[in-house]
Amino acid sequence: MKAVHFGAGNIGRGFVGLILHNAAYEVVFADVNAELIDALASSTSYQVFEVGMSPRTWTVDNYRALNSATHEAEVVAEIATADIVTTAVGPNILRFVAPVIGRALQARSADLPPLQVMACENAINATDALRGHIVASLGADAFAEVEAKAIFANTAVDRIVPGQAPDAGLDVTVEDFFEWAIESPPFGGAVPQIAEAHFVPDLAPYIERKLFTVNTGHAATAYLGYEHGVATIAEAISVPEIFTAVKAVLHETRDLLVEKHEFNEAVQETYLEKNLARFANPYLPDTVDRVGRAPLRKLSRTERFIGPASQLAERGVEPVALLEAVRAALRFDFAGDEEAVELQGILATLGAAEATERITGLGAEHPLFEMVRRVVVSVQSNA
Ligand SMILES: NC(=O)c1ccc[n+]([C@@H]2O[C@H](COP(=O)([O-])OP(=O)(O)OC[C@H]3O[C@@H](n4cnc5c(N)ncnc54)[C@H](O)[C@@H]3O)[C@@H](O)[C@H]2O)c1
Ligand SMILES: O=P(O)(O)OC[C@@H](O)[C@@H](O)[C@H](O)[C@H](O)CO
Repeated sequence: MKAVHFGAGNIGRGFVGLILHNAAYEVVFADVNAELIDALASSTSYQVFEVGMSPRTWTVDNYRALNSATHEAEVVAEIATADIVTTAVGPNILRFVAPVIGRALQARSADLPPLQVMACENAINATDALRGHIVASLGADAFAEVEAKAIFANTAVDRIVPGQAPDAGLDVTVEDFFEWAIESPPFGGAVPQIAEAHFVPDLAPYIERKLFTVNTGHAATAYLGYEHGVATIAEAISVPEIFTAVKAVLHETRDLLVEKHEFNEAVQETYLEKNLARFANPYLPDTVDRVGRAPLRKLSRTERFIGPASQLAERGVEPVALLEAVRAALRFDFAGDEEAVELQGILATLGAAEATERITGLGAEHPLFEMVRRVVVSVQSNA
């Protein structure tokens, strides 16, 4: 069995690549980072170090690596004969890998079983977004001709993989927890044999629970920690005021998730407590800069802050703790992050209402809009 995986970065090597390897797939990594691809192509194995209360080490082998910027035709040929294609490149990069998958579908024999396409990104229905980009790149008519050659399944991936030490080489340090939920209906009863993934009939509750608990809490910790002047997530969550603020955020998202998806409240409480403990993992060298990366994406309409806050506001609830986290996010002025620089430019040059609309995608008529606009005003006036 063969899988082509776009994005040989942290989650690519430390999660998707590992799990597919453990499921007996040969993994062909495709990435635009020439140094990384050269290192993978000239190696025969790398190690994944799980750190935490139950540390373990895995060896990943049986892989190849291709530079998708310089060897696109080869990547197309690999996908055309693969069983699975996965991505972990970032939601904003899906549009660039989509044309390659589209061309591979055109090249694929109709006699082969359909290619199983799964985007493993932190975003709601990332595979649907990838599919949309493939349709756009091929055109609707050409896509209709190849549609039967692919199965598109949304997934929710969860494992904290921090940035790696400069001397780590290809090895990856990861936390000792992971979860990969994949929607089952697109496979029509013939789900891929990936023992460490679990297949669910409806992914919506899983992806919202993951994004609005793990990622909302993680990002809130990062932005509050950045404001506090600490470097790592573990340090940030150990500050009592930050812990209290993040827990308050997670209680707001808990209330939404319990009401919307009918999760058991006690089970959700246990889940959020577990995540607070994951953030505190002292063995995981994760930074507030990495977790806070791309603040404009994180503050966008359906993402980890505005997504749950808007749904709470629509239910008549003022999401006080989430708004406090949004305020901290707006203060993320890390010069090493392009989106943080752009965010600060927006705040410096636009009026509060226009900035609120640009940053969050909320319309002025939305019940959350005025609450966020007031936060923007306070940040702009440095209050
Ligand atoms: N790191 C985590 O803890 C974690 C956990 C769950 C999900 N995710 C998600 O996984 C995705 C990747 O995150 P990451 O932390 O591994 O980031 P990363 O920066 O470590 O890896 C991304 C990789 O994508 C490659 N890339 C960029 N453009 C590309 C292109 N056009 N074609 C092929 N490859 C390209 C980069 O060179 C890089 O190697 C994101 O959507 C992230 O939200 C990350
Ligand atoms: O990858 P992002 O930028 O969407 O979010 C940063 C982290 O919160 C994220 O990578 C987590 O570590 C991961 O989602 C845990 O499963």
